[in-house]
Amino acid sequence: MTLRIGVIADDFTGATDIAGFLVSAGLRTAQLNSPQQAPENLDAEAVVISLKTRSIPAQVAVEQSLAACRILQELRAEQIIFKYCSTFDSTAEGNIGPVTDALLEELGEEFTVVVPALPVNGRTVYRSTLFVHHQPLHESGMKDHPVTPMTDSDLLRLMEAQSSGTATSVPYAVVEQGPDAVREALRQARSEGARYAVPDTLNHDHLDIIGQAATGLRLLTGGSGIGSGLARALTGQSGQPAQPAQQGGTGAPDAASPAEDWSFTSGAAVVISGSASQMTNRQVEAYAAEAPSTALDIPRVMDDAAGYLEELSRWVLENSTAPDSTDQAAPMVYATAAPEKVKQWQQSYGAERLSAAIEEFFGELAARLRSGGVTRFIVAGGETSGAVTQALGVDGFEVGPQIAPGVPWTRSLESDPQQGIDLALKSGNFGDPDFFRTAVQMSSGASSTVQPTTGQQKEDR
Ligand SMILES: Nc1ncnc2c1ncn2[C@@H]1O[C@H](COP(=O)(O)OP(=O)(O)O)[C@@H](O)[C@H]1O
Ligand SMILES: O=C(O)[C@@H](O)C(=O)COP(=O)(O)O
Repeated sequence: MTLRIGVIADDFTGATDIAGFLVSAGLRTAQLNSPQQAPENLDAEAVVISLKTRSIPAQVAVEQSLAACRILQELRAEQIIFKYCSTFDSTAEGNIGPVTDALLEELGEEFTVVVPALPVNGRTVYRSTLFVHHQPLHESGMKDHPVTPMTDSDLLRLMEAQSSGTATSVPYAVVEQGPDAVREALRQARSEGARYAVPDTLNHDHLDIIGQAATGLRLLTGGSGIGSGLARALTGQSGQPAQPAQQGGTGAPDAASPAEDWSFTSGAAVVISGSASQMTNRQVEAYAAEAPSTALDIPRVMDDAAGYLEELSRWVLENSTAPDSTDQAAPMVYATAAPEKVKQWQQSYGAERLSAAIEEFFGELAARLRSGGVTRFIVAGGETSGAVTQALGVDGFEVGPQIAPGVPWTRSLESDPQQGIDLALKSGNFGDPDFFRTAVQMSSGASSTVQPTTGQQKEDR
């Protein structure tokens, strides 16, 4: 088997995000949730390996990314994408730069592109500056991120600060000229000694152009947008209008079947929100007004986790949506809080320790709920989603219909399909304010009356 695209994703929401776009571009796509040996009968054109390497020490992120890269090489992946966040989420030391450098070396390459843009969700690049809707990255909600606050918007500076090479821009005017001009700009940048090219990307057409220009690169880096651009170039869709994101499709390893045939498990549902982004704050507020909800008691997470887990899992199970019920909302547990509140808690407990404790708590809560009969998990936050998915022991996903651009429903890959669970892993950034209600209703059989979110997201993070 030869894979057309192999993806190494640095978090779990990012992995389902790009997997959804690869499926939409027409590639049979499988998602594996660790650098594990791929199943023998894997029949896919693209494989996405989800890691949780965004904010761990750089050296560990490098090792895990290389392990994933070697598996993709064994699968004879023709091109590899290192998928990171459309808001370039990274610590001061990395990990985007160190992982990119290590992958270049592993693949015997000296040059790549840096394309975080995802215009459908308001992430654009102009003059190498990354924008979140109308704001430069460092003025957006990302300045307050609990783990990877972003205080600079200049991608050349960001990339050079955490890597070993020089970065150069491919300006808007060149991208507008089309794939040949971009290909020539990449060739020139490389011959002048640049290691990373940062093309301006203002819209979906630019992603198609960059994707076409990059079909000869062994390694690409960026967000799900460049995954879409490359996949569309490979499947001949470039230049055509994009499929509505919610059409999705499945990414089953054996076959692609239309998203309309997607069916959900009939167990109870829960919403777990560990993102503290502006958009997730709005989504939590909206959903709390209509569903049983409880804010995480942080001191109890830190000082009485076992007793609190027992209590909270009982509360969720008592409030869970009855099988096939469409009139009761799934209960929500959330750590989501305003930036000032998050800072206060971080001062009390230490930021890293607190993040890790909340993630671990949510992971254990999810595992208990699974034992109690919950089969549909709607999770907000990339790190949170990683913790929950790992605690649930899910090895891989099929990718289903999109709830919002970049957020598909997924189903765990199980040898016994009766054991499967449904997961919606939402990036803190994504979705509109009604996201949780839409996700719950889609999965509880009310999808005929509820339209998934479409088109451009209007709000900031
Ligand atoms: N109230 C809070 N106080 C401190 N940290 C929090 C709080 N709520 C969430 N967090 C932590 O913030 C981090 C959010 O990251 P993540 O789950 O990746 O969300 P996003 O997708 O918005 O980046 C997690 O580590 C989470 O545990
Ligand atoms: O590219 C994106 O914006 C997302 O796919 C992503 O990486 C999500 O990260 P979180 O915001 O941490 O969920």
